[in-house]
Amino acid sequence: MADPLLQVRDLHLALPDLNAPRLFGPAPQVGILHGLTFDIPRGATLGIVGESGSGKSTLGRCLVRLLEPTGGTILLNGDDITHASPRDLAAHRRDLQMIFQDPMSSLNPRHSVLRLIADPMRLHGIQDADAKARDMLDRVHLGRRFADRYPHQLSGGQRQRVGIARAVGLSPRFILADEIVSGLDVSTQAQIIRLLEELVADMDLTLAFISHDLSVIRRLCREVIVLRAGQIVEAGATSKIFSAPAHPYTAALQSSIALPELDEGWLLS
Ligand SMILES: Nc1ncnc2c1ncn2[C@@H]1O[C@H](COP(=O)(O)OP(=O)(O)OP(=O)(O)O)[C@@H](O)[C@H]1O
Repeated sequence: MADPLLQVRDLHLALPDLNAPRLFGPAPQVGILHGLTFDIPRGATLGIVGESGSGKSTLGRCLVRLLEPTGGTILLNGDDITHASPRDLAAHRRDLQMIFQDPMSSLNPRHSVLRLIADPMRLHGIQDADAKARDMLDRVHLGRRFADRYPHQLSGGQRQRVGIARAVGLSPRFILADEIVSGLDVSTQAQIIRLLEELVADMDLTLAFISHDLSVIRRLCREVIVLRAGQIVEAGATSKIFSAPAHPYTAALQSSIALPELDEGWLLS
């Protein structure tokens, strides 16, 4: 059994039901996640797939503890973070990073690229943040000449590289990547995927990768969980699950998304 970095047991989440008619008192709760159990081994990239509304992003937000589960447990490196208070979570914040789908909305438009990468490092007490941020610009293949640019001067792919540099620059234990290539054209997607593969191999990253794009999941993730209506309907080796899905939902998911296979010819440098 691989050494788990994250252990998720019987995870439940309910949120106030904003659609429910409400006359008096607190809004009734609606269940979103229903008893999820899985591990993310150290150094692995776990794929999370499922149709829109199946709970992928909500699960991701629980994993990085932006949401507090209503039941079950999440262990990070053996520490129970399920109900950790904001104060206790501060000790784990550096270890639980996110890369967002739309880096434009997560990058302060008034900050230079160097500052965008160096500020989180300074916040977490990392010494020589500017020098390390310049190193990260090289690692994500932007190069140091991008240090003084601003987000609006970058392409979507370049902005996503900045988002990756911000997260990876903190050397976190775990990174959640939520639909991070969805807004990009096909060749830029391929470049970002290749970059992630490189960083995962070189820096021993542990990732959860949420995507509706099964070809991307097949490329990046050895293991996958398939969500439907907040439950895991299938989990295991990506190759096995997509070549012989045991659940009709997985088969339907696969056939409803007709995407080209990722192969070397498709990848542009
Ligand atoms: N704050 C909230 N209050 C009530 N319901 C919510 C809230 N956030 C999410 N939901 C509901 O939870 C379900 C799961 O949403 P979630 O965004 O996690 O799905 P998803 O699989 O990531 O979808 P998509 O692929 O479209 O992003 C949806 O039915 C959504 O409407």
